[in-house]
Amino acid sequence: MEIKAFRWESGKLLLLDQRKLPEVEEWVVLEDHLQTAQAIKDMMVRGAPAIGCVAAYGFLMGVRKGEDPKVVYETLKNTRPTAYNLFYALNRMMEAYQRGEDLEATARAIEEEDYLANRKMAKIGNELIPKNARILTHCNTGALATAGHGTALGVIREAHYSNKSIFVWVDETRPYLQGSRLTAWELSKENIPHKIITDSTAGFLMKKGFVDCVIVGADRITKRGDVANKIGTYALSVLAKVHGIPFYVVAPSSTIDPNIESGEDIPIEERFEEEVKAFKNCQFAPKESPALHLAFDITPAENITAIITEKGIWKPS
Ligand SMILES: CSC[C@@H](O)[C@@H](O)C(=O)COP(=O)(O)O
Repeated sequence: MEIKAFRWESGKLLLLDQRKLPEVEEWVVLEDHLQTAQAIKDMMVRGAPAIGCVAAYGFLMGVRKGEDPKVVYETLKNTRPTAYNLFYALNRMMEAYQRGEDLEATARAIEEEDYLANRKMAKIGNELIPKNARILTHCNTGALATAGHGTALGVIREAHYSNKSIFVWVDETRPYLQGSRLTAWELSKENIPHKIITDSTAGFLMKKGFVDCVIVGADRITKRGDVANKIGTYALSVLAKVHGIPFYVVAPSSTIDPNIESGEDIPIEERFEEEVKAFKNCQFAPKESPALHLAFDITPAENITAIITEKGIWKPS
């Protein structure tokens, strides 16, 4: 069965609690916009397109409860600042409300469009993947991060199921471990050959000739093609450039911010320093040492070989 991060059922939103993966598969029921906003903040659900879809259903539940749509909109908007899909989805819901349109149909359409975009990007992106490719990916861009199938991981799935004998290097993705916890979980479920590496292993593997391409997702893309994505993506793009390895970004057009030209203007989320020093009650750094946790970085368009959206292949560089 296809992996899903969330399900809309009988007027409630069911979320797979991604904080507990891979050990425990636990579904949580959300009944209003406040619970939805908290779930996004706490990263019970994460990944730009999934955040957008879930926020749309959160907006629907809030308005159905009779809350002021402006308050519902603001509450959901002030959860995570970088992923553009959140604002894309909320703006669509607000416009639908103002036009008196069916909010449930709009939220369902946002989910369905994201799923179909992933399916389309997978086919387009697969054309760029050679047989026997050893693909390096960062963070989690799979079914868990979207309405289903995935962006960068969707391309990887497509290449695998078209019998290209691909192999995936999975960056563990410090500090929140979306790579080792979530991407490896998705790949294991479908028996897609992979190995987890520490983020700092990537450069040496490239130097040794063990990486044929890098594929990542995006949280926000500017008009000139600068890309915000999980911290560590910029370093990978520089390494790929130095080693002459193609660097691909896969994201739906709902990740493109039409108001921003340069990556310098993308707000970068700074998360709790505790997330750098500890994981699941295991403290591995001195409590008194300060830490910096930037959740995202910016990869300039110049470092990107191609951006794949559902509309086609864009070469910003
Ligand atoms: C299809 S998901 C693309 C991005 O959202 C993904 O690469 C990423 O950076 C997710 O960050 P997260 O902090 O886990 O929400």
